[in-house]
Amino acid sequence: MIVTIDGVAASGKSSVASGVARALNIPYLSSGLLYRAATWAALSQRLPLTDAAPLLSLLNRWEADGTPLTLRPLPQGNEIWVGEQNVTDLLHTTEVDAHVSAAAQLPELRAWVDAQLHRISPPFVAEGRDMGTAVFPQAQAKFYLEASARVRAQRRVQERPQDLESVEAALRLRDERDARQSAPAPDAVHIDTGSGTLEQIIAQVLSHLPAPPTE
Ligand SMILES: Nc1ncnc2c1ncn2[C@@H]1O[C@H](COP(=O)(O)OP(=O)(O)O)[C@@H](O)[C@H]1O
Ligand SMILES: Nc1ccn([C@@H]2O[C@H](COP(=O)(O)OP(=O)(O)O)[C@@H](O)[C@H]2O)c(=O)n1
Repeated sequence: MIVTIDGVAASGKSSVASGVARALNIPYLSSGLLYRAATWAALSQRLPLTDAAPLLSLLNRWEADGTPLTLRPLPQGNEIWVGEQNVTDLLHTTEVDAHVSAAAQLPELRAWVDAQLHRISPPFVAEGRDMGTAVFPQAQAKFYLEASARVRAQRRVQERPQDLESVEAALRLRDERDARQSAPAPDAVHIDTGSGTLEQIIAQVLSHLPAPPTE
């Protein structure tokens, strides 16, 4: 079984996906971490984000050298490793936030991310922007999370203390830059995550899924 959870920045995708996956005792995949990791790799090697070739050759070289950039969908949360180095903590920064949408516009990088995701065998929950449309259109259940920019900014500020107005403006800008890949699947269930607590939203998603087989 594949469940997809898509939505814009800070709509609650990772938290809801994690809670749903835990309830179903299956992993969840955070596609955004792969885009963040590719962006971090380009920034750390001072590569341009307007041309995919240098970035893809870096990622392919790391794989050939035996130190691939990989997504580890661990129960305690997704991690990105480059060989034996866990780089996850380097990926949720203002600098990566400011550049990731540019990287995500590169079709060759999208194909690379999709290839990483397609290597993983179901069952899983996959969260991002285009999981239910481009990456796993065959998913058995699809959800699209929404919340107002103000609510989403207030959540981000809880995580990374910053000026609320500038966080909201940055989220709106990223929403615009991500619009092309963020359209909901026609068969996705839309959920306003501003309408309840995280636990209530997780329960709402689970209520749309077939009950797990009894032991
Ligand atoms: N329904 C909710 N009510 C309150 N806080 C929420 C809700 N959903 C998510 N959050 C919180 O909002 C923040 C952003 O959620 P996250 O799952 O990281 O969003 P995304 O993956 O879409 O960027 C996290 O701190 C999370 O705990
Ligand atoms: N399936 C996806 C997931 C992320 N992305 C890109 O990656 C960026 C970071 O995704 P994310 O899910 O980690 O971001 P948040 O919504 O958690 O802030 C997004 O702003 C998009 O530019 C994408 O294009 N397609």
